[in-house]
Amino acid sequence: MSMKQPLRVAVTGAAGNISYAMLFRIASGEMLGKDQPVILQLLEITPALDALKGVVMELEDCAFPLLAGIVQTDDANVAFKDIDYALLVGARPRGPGMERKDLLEANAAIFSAQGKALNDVASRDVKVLVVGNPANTNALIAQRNAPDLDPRNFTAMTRLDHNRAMAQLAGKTDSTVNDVKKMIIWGNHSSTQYPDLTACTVNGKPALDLVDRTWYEGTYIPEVQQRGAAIIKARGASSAASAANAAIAHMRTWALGTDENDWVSMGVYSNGEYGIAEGLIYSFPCTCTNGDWSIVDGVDVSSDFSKEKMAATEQELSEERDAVAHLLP
Ligand SMILES: NC(=O)c1ccc[n+]([C@@H]2O[C@H](COP(=O)([O-])OP(=O)(O)OC[C@H]3O[C@@H](n4cnc5c(N)ncnc54)[C@H](O)[C@@H]3O)[C@@H](O)[C@H]2O)c1
Ligand SMILES: O=C(O)C[C@H](O)C(=O)O
Repeated sequence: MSMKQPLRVAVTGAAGNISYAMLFRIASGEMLGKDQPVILQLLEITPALDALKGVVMELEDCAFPLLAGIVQTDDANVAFKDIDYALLVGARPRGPGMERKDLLEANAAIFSAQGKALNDVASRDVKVLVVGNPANTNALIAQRNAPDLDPRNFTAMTRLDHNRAMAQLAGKTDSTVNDVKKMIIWGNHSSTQYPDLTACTVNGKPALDLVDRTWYEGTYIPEVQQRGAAIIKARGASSAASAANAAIAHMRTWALGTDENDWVSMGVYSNGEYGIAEGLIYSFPCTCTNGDWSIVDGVDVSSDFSKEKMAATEQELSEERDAVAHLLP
């Protein structure tokens, strides 16, 4: 038996699709390690508590050795009490023909209430990942409603975009994702995101020497930007298993560190790095050590192409921020 103290992991929207693909993997140790017990603190809206009960019954029936307890509630102050990790998934998904920012009106209020609850009852070191869309701006709302917590504790998920970008590049170059290093997603988890291959290598060779510029600009970037919409069109529902996988990977990397000579993309609080407006939650290349992230310094963003793409996604994030100004104390 492990001697480690259990860590408390809150998951919101715990009866939803992403959570169904995520909770069992967290409970089996895939997120925080095979020697780390966890207590799951699950939040749902009142009408979904019955469905949540079913999920909890299934979690019990797995008899996971690392699952040290389960809380199920419709009260954020109960769900977030003393938590070390928060995966904020609970929010409406978009349907066909919508942009993620069209969800702002429906979802923004959720994150101001949850930011306040995190501020009041979570561990002061809580690591928060916002998955619910529009993820960057929802993370901003939660962060601004939690004035007693370090803004660095709040992150938004662009790891799914990062993984998509790696897989598409590996396919094009007849390699595997293991050969692809130093991918970057800049900016918003939206169709303005900038999947940037400038620093990226495949088997140690510069990615941009291996692919045609026309394919990069005209096919690759738009396909990565539109992958979420393509999945909604094909599946009739937004990505769930791949989103759950990315959320687990984001938290695992944050907690346990990045691989040597590589980095990941994370939506994090900007302190003005790369000229991005301070206070936005913007996706940057990040390394993680000892449970802390830092933005990679010195990536070449000097081309007009990069400058234009990074500014466009920053502009969209500023507009989203301004649209929810009433929720930003
Ligand atoms: N960042 C990303 O890469 C990414 C990827 C995929 C999906 N998403 C987003 O994740 C969100 C969830 O997707 P899903 O497919 O699981 O949706 P879903 O509708 O299957 O599940 C959402 C769940 O959240 C619950 N919920 C709603 N309001 C809540 C609240 N205030 N507190 C707690 N729970 C609440 C609902 O009852 C529901 O069970 C959507 O906003 C979707 O767009 C983000
Ligand atoms: O595209 C969506 O709305 C869901 C999610 O954000 C995704 O990228 O798959």
